[in-house]
Amino acid sequence: MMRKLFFIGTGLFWLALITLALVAWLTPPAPQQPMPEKPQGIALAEVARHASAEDCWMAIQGTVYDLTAYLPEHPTKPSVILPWCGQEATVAYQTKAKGRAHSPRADQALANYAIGVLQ
Ligand code: HEM
Repeated sequence: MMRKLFFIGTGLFWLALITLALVAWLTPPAPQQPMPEKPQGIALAEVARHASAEDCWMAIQGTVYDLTAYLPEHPTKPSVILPWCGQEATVAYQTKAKGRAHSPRADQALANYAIGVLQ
């Protein structure tokens, strides 16, 4: 009697194990999560949408800056810097539009306003 029970128990155990293995094998794999979008940077067209004194972005040397808060600090009349809002302004920044580079102090100030890389 005990022997019979032992064989039935063992049989049931293996049956359960094989059923589990079959279910695992037959279950379709979970659908792949779509790859997260690679950060693409900010397009120049997006920069161009921020072209006013109230909302001023510039692209300088491959980085995009939101300079809105800085504009009142710039030590010239606004008409010198404002036309560059919404623009690729690398050369303007490097030359102050008249052939002279900004100082390291200006470079430091600029770094505070970076918001992303240019696409
Ligand atoms: C992209 C267009 C820009 C133009 C055309 C421009 C032009 C000028 C001009 C004409 C001067 C005064 C004259 C001189 O010092 O030689 C000046 C000074 C200055 N600008 Fe700009 N600027 C621009 C953007 C910026 C930005 C984005 C910053 C910093 C966030 C900045 C920071 C300064 C500082 C700190 C000075 C004082 C002098 C110096 O440290 O070089 N400028 N800029």
